[in-house]
Amino acid sequence: MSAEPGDQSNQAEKRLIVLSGPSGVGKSTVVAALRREYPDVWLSVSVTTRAPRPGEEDGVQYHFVSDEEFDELVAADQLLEWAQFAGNRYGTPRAPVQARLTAGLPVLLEIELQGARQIRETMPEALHVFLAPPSWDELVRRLTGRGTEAEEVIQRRLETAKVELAAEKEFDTTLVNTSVQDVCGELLALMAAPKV
Ligand SMILES: Nc1ncnc2c1ncn2[C@@H]1O[C@H](COP(=O)(O)OP(=O)(O)OP(=O)(O)O)[C@@H](O)[C@H]1O
Ligand SMILES: Nc1nc2c(ncn2[C@@H]2O[C@H](COP(=O)(O)O)[C@@H](O)[C@H]2O)c(=O)[nH]1
Repeated sequence: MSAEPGDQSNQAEKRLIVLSGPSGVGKSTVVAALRREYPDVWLSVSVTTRAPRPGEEDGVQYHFVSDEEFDELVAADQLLEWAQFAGNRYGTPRAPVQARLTAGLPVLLEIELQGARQIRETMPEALHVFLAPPSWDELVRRLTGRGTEAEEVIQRRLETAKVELAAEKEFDTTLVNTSVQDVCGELLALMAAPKV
């Protein structure tokens, strides 16, 4: 079915940007830097069963929910996508994303690989951006240096990182996070440009 003049549904889908990449590569850092400079960039706030890290606030970095609450969101079909990652569950609340897209406003999702794959299936017009580390050793340094996970969790995330790095070719484009400032500029340019 082709879109009618004035129908923004097709255009709106093109405004959906999915940012993915291995744990510790710098996704949150890049998005935070981008939003400091451009506060209008809207990032979906995910739900998670993970415990908050020191300094994280409910409703800001995540909506922190119990396993039972997460089950209820899944059962009620309120998540656009969701996945199990390193022992916790994460999902994108459907309603706020759909409201933004229907209004023709851009949406940024920062999610892991399984969720990105679900979005590719359900919303094929989304632009998928892979954030890659400059090297494996630098990824390990960043994830370890962040100091937020126990050694066992770091190892689990690094095992998953190998799978995620192997999936880079599934993405529309790759940005290498050597400099946060450079990647912000590149991401901003991608967000402004229609997908071709
Ligand atoms: N370009 C960069 N150069 C050096 N350090 C960086 C760079 N980008 C991010 N970092 C650092 O790497 C660490 C991991 O960054 P961040 O938490 O943003 O990763 P992430 O991809 O969001 O991880 P996760 O998927 O686990 O949430 C942080 O300590 C951050 O300060
Ligand atoms: N599939 C989804 N993945 C998500 C979502 N929100 C965040 N994430 C990703 O989970 C991992 C771990 O995050 P952390 O905050 O515990 O380090 C990371 O790759 C995030 O991008 C989501 O809604 N769906």
